[in-house]
Amino acid sequence: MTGQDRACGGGTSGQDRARGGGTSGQNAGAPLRACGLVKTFGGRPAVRDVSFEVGAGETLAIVGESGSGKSTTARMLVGLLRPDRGQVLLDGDDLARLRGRALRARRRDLQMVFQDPLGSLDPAMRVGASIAEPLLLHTALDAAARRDRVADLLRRVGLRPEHADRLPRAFSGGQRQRIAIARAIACDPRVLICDEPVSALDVSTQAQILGLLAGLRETTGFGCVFISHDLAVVRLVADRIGVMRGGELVELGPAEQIYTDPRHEYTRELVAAVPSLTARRAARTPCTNPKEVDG
Ligand SMILES: Nc1ncnc2c1ncn2[C@@H]1O[C@H](COP(=O)(O)OP(=O)(O)OP(=O)(O)O)[C@@H](O)[C@H]1O
Repeated sequence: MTGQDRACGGGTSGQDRARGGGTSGQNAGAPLRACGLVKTFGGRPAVRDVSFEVGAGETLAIVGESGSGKSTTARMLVGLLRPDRGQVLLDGDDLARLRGRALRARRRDLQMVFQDPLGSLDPAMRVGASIAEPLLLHTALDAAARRDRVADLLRRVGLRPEHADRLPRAFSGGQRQRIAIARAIACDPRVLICDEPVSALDVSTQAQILGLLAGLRETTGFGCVFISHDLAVVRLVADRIGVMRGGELVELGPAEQIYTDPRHEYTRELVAAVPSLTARRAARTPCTNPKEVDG
């Protein structure tokens, strides 16, 4: 599937329509737009002409099997990888064209949560200092104000202010992910990119972290790109779902439609592979609230 969606300057190919109306104007003023992103590694395409937008307070989930290009897309969104072609627009600003202070200011608005919080937290740094780092970089808060803000962030992610003095190794995997989330939201980003944020956690901890992200999104209004290989996980958080295969976004639509009426053959295969979803479809019980937890 090729082309741009209309968020990227005029709807040049009808990709929206081909995907079943996935970006049908519901996100007017969307803070984040990915426009025709392309990335090739050693001559092998990893991401082929991927376009989507994410509205304020909206969660767009991107699902697909291993190697389908999800993480490469995420890394282009936050500037860890430069696209071969295409643009990432944040409130209309093309991030590739910004430099220096202007770029740093926009980067503050686009934060990432990774699968492995140990990889994103410095093991030798107390968690309070880790959470305060972006505040030091991007705000003029003095030391006392930063301490207050860190205490508030720890509370907001379900931890206690006194946890600021501990090292990451003193925490469980779920708690470490809470710390990584606190750091990511420290400067009130416009958009949070979450790359498999619960894949390394057990099922009950997964549900807690998903609930935390949903609650934070509601109170702060950030848009969220939630990347996962697991349609059952995505069900708990997604407003819309994009399905990637072989570097292409083969389908993009409202979560309810993806689960109850998938249009692309590959999406149908993915949905069929999740037993609880298949049972719901067989029972002809439409999923009226895709964020509702099954069972
Ligand atoms: N730095 C890199 N150098 C070379 N090839 C890469 C690099 N990063 C990704 N790839 C390749 O690009 C393709 C897409 O990888 P990507 O990690 O984006 O997929 P994914 O859907 O996130 O899969 P997974 O869930 O396994 O991470 C794969 O074929 C992968 O091997």
